[in-house]
Amino acid sequence: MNPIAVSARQISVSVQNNPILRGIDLDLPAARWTSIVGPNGAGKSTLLKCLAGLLRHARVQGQVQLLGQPLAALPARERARQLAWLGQNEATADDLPAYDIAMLGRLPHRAWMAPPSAADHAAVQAALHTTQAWDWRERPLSQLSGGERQRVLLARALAVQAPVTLMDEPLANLDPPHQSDWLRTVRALVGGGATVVSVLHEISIALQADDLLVMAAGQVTHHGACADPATHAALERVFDQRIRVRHIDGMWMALPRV
Ligand SMILES: Nc1ncnc2c1ncn2[C@@H]1O[C@H](COP(=O)(O)OP(=O)(O)OP(=O)(O)O)[C@@H](O)[C@H]1O
Repeated sequence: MNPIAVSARQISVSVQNNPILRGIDLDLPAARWTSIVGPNGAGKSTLLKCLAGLLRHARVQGQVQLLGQPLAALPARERARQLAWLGQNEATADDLPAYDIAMLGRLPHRAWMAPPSAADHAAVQAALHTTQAWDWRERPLSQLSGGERQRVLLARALAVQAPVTLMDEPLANLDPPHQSDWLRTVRALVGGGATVVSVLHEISIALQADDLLVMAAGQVTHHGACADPATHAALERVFDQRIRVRHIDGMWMALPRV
């Protein structure tokens, strides 16, 4: 059994007295990829932000642990080294060239005001090559297409080289070949011992994870292996039986029920 990379105990979140998450308990094992799925408004992004300690303007109860330590007690730099984050539609410095955006992922590794080290440059170069964003490294983010931009932001997260990576809708704007590349990248991260947690709307891609966390109405309704029939039943249930899970070409896929 792998050690637990991220755990949550009795997490409840409310915004302006509206409950959004209700008493969530979870243990996400290290060196595994967990996908979070569920209908719109289920609370997936809120949960992911809570696991990253990024919830502001919200009342948060309960405790999150990252690699065995209370998240709230970790110094910000330490947290940023251990946990890489790829958010959804986040504002970022659009005027910066792609290379500098990816270099932001190295900030937690650098001394105050110190120039990037050879290791920082190597990490950024590797990340930009992995996401195939190297060719436009000198172009400002504002001049890139949606998918190109997403690949630079993914490179920024990869450049952190953190043991835990949380990604909210990482496939946004990515075409099918780059979705496949993303899958390969995640598999490589997990194969190297890292832990990945992703919120995904592409259910067939989510089913390629090791484990699935199914959410509805601010609660976890199921947490199990992607290959487990009980997980497939939970998935079909949470989407009102509007999808069915089938084994096709050696992979679990979600098909629309029409
Ligand atoms: N800042 C906020 N103020 C008020 N309500 C919020 C806020 N953030 C989220 N909510 C509400 O909390 C609920 C959960 O939102 P969240 O973004 O976590 O859902 P989600 O499962 O990620 O949804 P989607 O699949 O549509 O991205 C939604 O009903 C949303 O309207």
